Amino acid sequence: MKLVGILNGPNLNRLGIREPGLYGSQTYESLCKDWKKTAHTLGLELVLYQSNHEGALIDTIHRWADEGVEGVVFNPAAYTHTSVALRDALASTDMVFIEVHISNIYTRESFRHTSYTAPVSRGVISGLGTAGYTAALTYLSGQ
Ligand SMILES: O=C(O)[C@]1(O)C=C(c2cccc(Sc3ccccc3)c2)[C@@H](O)[C@H](O)C1
Repeated sequence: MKLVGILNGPNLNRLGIREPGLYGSQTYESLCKDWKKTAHTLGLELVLYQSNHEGALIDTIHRWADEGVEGVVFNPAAYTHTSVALRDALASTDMVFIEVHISNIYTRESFRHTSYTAPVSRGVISGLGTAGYTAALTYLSGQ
């Protein structure tokens, strides 16, 4: 069975608590339950991780690559726009990354229009809400 991961960056553990207009009203815990169900339906084995710390996200990318994870649905959140270190971590593995943003980063503040991680990702889904995660899982199940 193909092993895939869903990796979420800073503040995403607080989903559903504030700014439902931007990030939806579902909590991170509820999303994790839905992602597990979707993965099972797609015939995927799923690992999940969320951290507010850049180094912990990098360590997880390294660990998942060593553990045989083949594809990662990755929402780097604010680190999207700042982190060369995360970009280098993605490029250092053979895993396929699908970058997901709940909001449309290109209709927001200009500083959110740049992604350091998109150039080393297979593709980017932005602005489809949390349905973007489901679309990314579906893509990976067909790879
Ligand atoms: O749209 C996204 O998913 C995004 O990756 C997510 C972000 C983000 C930013 C702050 C908080 C959260 S999650 C959240 C939302 C509401 C209340 C608490 C936390 C996500 C942004 O930093 C990014 O620019 C865009």
